[in-house]
Amino acid sequence: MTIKERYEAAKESYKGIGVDTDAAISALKAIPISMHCWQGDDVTGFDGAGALSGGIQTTGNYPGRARNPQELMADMDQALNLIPGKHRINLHASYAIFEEGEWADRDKLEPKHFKKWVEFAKERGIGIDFNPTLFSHANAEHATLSSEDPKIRSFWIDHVKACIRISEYLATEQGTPCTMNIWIPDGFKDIPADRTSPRARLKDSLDQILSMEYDKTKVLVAVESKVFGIGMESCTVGSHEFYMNYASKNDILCLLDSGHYHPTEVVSDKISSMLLFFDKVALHVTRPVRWDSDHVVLFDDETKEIAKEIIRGGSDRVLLALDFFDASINRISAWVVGMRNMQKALLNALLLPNEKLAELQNTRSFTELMMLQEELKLYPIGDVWNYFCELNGVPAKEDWFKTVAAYEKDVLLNRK
Ligand SMILES: C[C@H](O)[C@H](O)[C@@H](O)C(=O)CO
Ligand SMILES: [Mn+2]
Repeated sequence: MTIKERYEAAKESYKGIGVDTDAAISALKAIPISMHCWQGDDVTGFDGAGALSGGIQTTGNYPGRARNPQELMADMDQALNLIPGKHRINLHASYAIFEEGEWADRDKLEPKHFKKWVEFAKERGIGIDFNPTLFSHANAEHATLSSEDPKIRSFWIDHVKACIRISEYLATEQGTPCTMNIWIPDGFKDIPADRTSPRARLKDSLDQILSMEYDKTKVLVAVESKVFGIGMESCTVGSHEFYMNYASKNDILCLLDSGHYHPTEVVSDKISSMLLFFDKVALHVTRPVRWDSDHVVLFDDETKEIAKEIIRGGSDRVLLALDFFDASINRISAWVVGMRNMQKALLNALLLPNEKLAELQNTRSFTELMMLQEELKLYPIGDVWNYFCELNGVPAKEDWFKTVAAYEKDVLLNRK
């Protein structure tokens, strides 16, 4: 049977439970995912301001890491060409591209330093999201926006303000809003004596940053919480409580990273609550293993649950991005597996009879609800996914891998 024939058979199965597969694949095509550039080069960046720091870590040393903008863009192209639909790319400020002989420190970055990225995105009809980089820099050795040193704090406040101007430029150039996500590594390795003062300084820094004039329809500022980092095991200044309160009181976005909570906490259970109080919520979908280890997103239960909450809450209210950096495997394969798995999870949610399931819950018909949710797991989503890939001109099943393997042999392994 062809992929189309198998799809037609699957369509009949889903029709039997009131699910329109044509509508599902149309809805999926309309959901952009922001693909993080930093998987391509192990979060190295181009500005040479410092080795990876901030309590995050890549593990592995797989050959072929991108070493410059040309290689990173080529690798991102390879991945994007194997992912169905139109997506976005997510940049960090440390990926500024300078002209020959030019260089600017983080507090002096300008829109022109991202002109080449705008050209790259425009040629592909994709949008760009942005992140200030408050790590991998001498001024981030101890703390950044919560620093007790006013000079350090001022440097990073200026950096984030520069990033708001860059984000506004990106949004203007691309014609879609740019999500600008602030994550800071500030925290304490051991039990702090004063949790309040650093948090009060962080609040003041953010107040200063947000006091600047900028177009709030173009730049969607988000703040990303975390519960610990390597070397910051006892306390992170930007905790979930801090940012959820700050974002709510200052009309900005809260970003939930699925690796940033206690091991038994799940982001899937937070999304509905956030959407009851915020217009939108931003996500970094990753896969924590034992700690915030940023493993490649798999088609696993929590990713499926996150996707269900995105679809049930309204995908237009969720700014969806991925965040992982696995240096132990081919980095293009990591992007493709992670992005396609996020799409599969979204498709899984779109192919559920969600209204029927909710009705069973609301009538406390939990026996039937359990039965149905379990039986649905074996409905032919794969046949719908493969047809979605074919419709969007990318290889179905595992057929994409031979392209990545050839690129690795012809290009990546020659990067000595
Ligand atoms: C590179 C990103 O800014 C980083 O991964 C951040 O989003 C994070 O999740 C840190 O743990
Ligand atoms: Mn993150």
